[in-house]
Amino acid sequence: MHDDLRPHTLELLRSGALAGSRRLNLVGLGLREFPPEILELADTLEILDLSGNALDALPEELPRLRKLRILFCSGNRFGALPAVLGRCEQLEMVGFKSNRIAELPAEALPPRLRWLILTDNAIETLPAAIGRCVRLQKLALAGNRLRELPPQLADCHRLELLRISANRLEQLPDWLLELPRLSWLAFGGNPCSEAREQAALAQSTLADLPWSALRIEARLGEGASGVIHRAMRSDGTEGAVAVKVFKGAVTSDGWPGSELAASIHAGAHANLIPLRGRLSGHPAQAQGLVMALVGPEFRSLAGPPSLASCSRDVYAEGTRFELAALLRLAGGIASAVQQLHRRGIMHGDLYGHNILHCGQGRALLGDFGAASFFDPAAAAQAAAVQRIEARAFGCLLEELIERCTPATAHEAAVIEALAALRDACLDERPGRRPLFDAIMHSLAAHG
Ligand SMILES: Nc1ncnc2c1ncn2[C@@H]1O[C@H](COP(=O)(O)OP(=O)(O)OP(=O)(O)O)[C@@H](O)[C@H]1O
Repeated sequence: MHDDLRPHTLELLRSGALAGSRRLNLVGLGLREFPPEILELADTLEILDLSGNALDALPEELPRLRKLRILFCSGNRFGALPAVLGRCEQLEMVGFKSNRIAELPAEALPPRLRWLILTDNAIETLPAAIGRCVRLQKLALAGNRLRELPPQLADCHRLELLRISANRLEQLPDWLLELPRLSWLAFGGNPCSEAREQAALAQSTLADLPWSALRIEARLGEGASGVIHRAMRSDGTEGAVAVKVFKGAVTSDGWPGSELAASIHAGAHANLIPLRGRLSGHPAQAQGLVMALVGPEFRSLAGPPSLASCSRDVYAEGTRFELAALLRLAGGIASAVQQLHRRGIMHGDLYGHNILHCGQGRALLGDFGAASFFDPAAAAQAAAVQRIEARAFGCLLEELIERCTPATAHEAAVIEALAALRDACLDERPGRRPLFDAIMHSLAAHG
């Protein structure tokens, strides 16, 4: 019921037929003003989606929606985050992606805020009051104009996911890398990482593959950053391949250019999807990548987080793993991340939903949309960045272990050792977490 995305209409709302609703979706209706009838749902409404309208203000009476937990206003015309949000006692999730927000008043931050999405706006500074949002777990700020982050953000001890890619940051503050629960960080497309992205593209030895040398067949899927097609190479050198054509616009994870650079610089690895070439000569000058086609025997390890799970993936009911498959999967993914880190790339989105697997432990780590370049020679910062990703690996290991039942006493002992590795990766003192060399070593001892 909570993730029910069925659109509603104004007529339906006005008819009274929606009385008692917990979720209301008035999306893409061209609304210029907040329909006052929404306030009649004061006693029941928990989720309100007003995305894709032409709103620039919310009424002062909004707190009358006393149960409101989740509000989406993406793709509207707001120039400021409305101050009235700060008076909505139960509001936990606020999404204002792709507006014109330049102003973020301190009063606008709701007391119970857990998840704030302000991707693709015009924000130059965050208020110091963000530090009072002690429940904050996810903060999406990609595609803004931030030059620095307020040091008070260090007080957000529960922050787990932060997107600050495609901004104007010259450096990452040390305190950011010390946040006790930070696990998924994206900072590509900033002055502090852009030179490395450019260098990775310039040094690439990946062959250009012209669009004209591909015969596009079926559409395979679509992610936030691009559309994937199945294609045949007209030179007949290979069977079918997969072509990702980037859309070009900023996503919640950052610029597609950062994804392209990281995908290329990642290099070949048994647990990464092999690249065949970089697309050239696209009729609309779009950027793209040609990859090996992943077979239908591979499926996603998990679904992405839901509104309720917030920062954690959602696994299909009844998902179980054999210990041998678990070890192979975890070892393969850790090995891929180890290679990325050696090349100065943080994946930034190390999640089950970005892993394809075959059920027997063969796994591929995908989606470089949130990947960021760091300087492996700047030892202290490089280690701190890698330890953030170690926490993401700890979350993954936790999810795998929870779904594995030992068949023998030996297996129980192995799972106990894996649980100790999980705890080390999840340590809230980041300096105590293992780097991926140590994680690999630990996993290899049981493989
Ligand atoms: N190499 C491939 N072979 C076969 N299918 C693929 C390949 N790469 C991607 N796909 C298909 O295309 C879909 C979109 O992939 P893509 O990597 O763009 O996005 P995503 O990671 O699923 O989403 P997002 O970037 O929004 O998190 C995938 O879910 C998958 O079904």
